[in-house]
Amino acid sequence: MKTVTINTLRELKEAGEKFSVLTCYDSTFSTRINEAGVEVMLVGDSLGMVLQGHDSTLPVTVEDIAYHTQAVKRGNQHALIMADLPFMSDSSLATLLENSASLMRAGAHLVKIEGDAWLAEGITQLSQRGIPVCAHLGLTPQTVNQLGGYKVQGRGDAGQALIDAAIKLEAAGASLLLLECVPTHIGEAVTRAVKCPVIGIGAGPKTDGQVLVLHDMLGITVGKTAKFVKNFMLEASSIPEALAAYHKEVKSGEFPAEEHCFK
Ligand SMILES: Nc1nc(=O)c2c([nH]1)NC[C@@H]1CN(c3ccc(C(=O)N[C@@H](CCC(=O)O)C(=O)O)cc3)CN21
Ligand SMILES: CC(C)C(=O)C(=O)O
Ligand SMILES: [Mg+2]
Repeated sequence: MKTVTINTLRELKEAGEKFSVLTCYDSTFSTRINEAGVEVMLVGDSLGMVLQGHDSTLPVTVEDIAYHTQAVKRGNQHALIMADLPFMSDSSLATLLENSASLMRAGAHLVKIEGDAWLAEGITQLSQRGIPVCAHLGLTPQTVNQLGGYKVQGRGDAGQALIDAAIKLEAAGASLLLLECVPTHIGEAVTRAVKCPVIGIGAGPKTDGQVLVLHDMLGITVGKTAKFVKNFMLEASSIPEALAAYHKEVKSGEFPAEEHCFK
């Protein structure tokens, strides 16, 4: 298989083809996720919840993400590795640049940052220095204390604001966008409004790519999972089979189905 780059994802979008993304935190899963054909691995700050047992992603540090990115890099063959910038790792522009550099040194090919239109300056600075950026919009778990819970975003007037922010961040230099927990029609509108690939989680079937947290799609997450989750182990007889089924269902458009989406 050819090495996946951001250009690969752009070409897939232009060709109207879907791509799959999974979170990954270690070397063994990195290799197995590669074998399943998944294009992108996200070293997500969700590791604070599924690996460390915290009740939010806020305690995660840049060092935590760098450690897991190094492990994922060792198991990687051809996938694109994206690393999350954790809570407050962008407390100043200089801090953002230094922390992003640490994640790139650890083996990431690009960084993901949560926010809104105000991210524009940081995204421009990073992309000018050769660090591609994915802007994470919609439900941004690092702001859960302000949002009052993990709730659907972008309903009503907030929908147009999301579309405007997406256009602004692409113009600022964002290479990818990630939309979390928004109504299907907003997922579709944002995906059409920008040239860069859009990854969705609970953003409907029209985004260019789909992402899930590994533990969620393997059905082992402790506690209640979100509506957008599908347990791929229910019809698989091994973990590699479940990973392959996820990739296949994203590519074919079978996942996400209506039951995984918000109106
Ligand atoms: N295991 C895991 N999976 C994730 O997808 C995930 C994490 N952890 N940790 C960080 C964030 C938190 N996320 C979440 C968590 C819960 C919902 C959730 O239950 N949402 C409600 C929406 C209710 C509404 O407003 O209608 C749902 O029913 O899906 C969504 C995203 C996504 N991320
Ligand atoms: C849920 C995904 C998009 C994420 O940011 C993470 O795993 O941290
Ligand atoms: Mg995250």
